[in-house]
Amino acid sequence: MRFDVVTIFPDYLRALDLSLVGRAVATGTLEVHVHDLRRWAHDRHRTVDGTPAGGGAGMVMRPDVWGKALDEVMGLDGTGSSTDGADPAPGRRVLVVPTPSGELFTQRTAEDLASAATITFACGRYEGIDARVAQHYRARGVEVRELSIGDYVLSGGEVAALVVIEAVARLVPGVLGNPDSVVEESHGADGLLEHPAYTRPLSWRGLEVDPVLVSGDHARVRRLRRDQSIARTAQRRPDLVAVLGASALDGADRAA
Ligand SMILES: Nc1cc(-c2ccc3cc[nH]c3c2)n[nH]1
Repeated sequence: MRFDVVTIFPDYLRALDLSLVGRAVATGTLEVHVHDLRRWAHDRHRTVDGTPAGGGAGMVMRPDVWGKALDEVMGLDGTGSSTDGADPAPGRRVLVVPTPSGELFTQRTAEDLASAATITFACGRYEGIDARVAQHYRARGVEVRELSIGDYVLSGGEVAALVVIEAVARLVPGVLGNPDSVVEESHGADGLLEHPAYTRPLSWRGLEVDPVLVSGDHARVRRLRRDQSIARTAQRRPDLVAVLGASALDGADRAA
C-alpha cells in the first residue's frame, strides 16, 4: 500500500519515519510520500489560501493550488507518473480529506481502507479546504472520504492523517510482526473493548494478578477475559453495548 500526504507542514509527518510504519517502509511493505503543498503555489508569495466567500473569520485553502497538487500526486494529470506522485497504479485509489465535519473514522473504516492500493491525504489548515476540491474529485470518479477522527476540533488535518495511517497500516499484511495482535484488541469484530492486560510481577504494590490467568486453564482464561471485556465495555462505552446483540453478552458475569 502507498500513502501520499499533501500538507503545508511536511515535517509534522516525520513520525511516519519511526516505529511500525517506519519499519514497514524500510522493508518495502509500505510506501509513504509526503508532499509540501507550496510546491504547487506559484505566485510570488506562494499563496495557498484566500478570504472566505461570504465573509467570516479565518482563511480558506484555495482549490486551484490543491487541484494542481492532487492531480500530480494521484497521477491524474495525464502525464502518467510524476516525480514522486503515484503512477496510475491498478487497485483502489482513495482520497482522504480529514475534517471535523466528516464521517466518523472507526475500526470498521480502517478495515475498509486497508484494501486500498493508494490513499492520498489532503491535509487542510486554517478554516479548511475549499469544498469544491472534494466535489471535483468525486465528479472525476475518485473515491473521496471526508473523515473525522472524533468530536473535537484540531488545527489541521495532519494529526488525523497520522491516526488514520497508523490504524490502516497495522492491518496491511506483513506490517505487524505478529498478525495475531490484530485479532485480540478493542473494537474488534465482537464490538467489545479489550480486556485488561497483565504481566509479571504477579504481585505489585499489594495488587495481585487474577490466579486464573496463570492457571493454565485456557477455557477459564477465555471466560475471565470475556467477562472483563463485557464489564469494561458496559462501564466505559454503554453506547457500544447498545448495538451489541444479546449473544455478545451471553450470561457474562457482570463482576467489574
Ligand atoms: N476530527 C477532526 C478533524 C479536524 C480537522 C481536520 C482538518 C482541518 C483543517 C483545519 N482544521 C482542521 C480540523 N478536527 N477534528
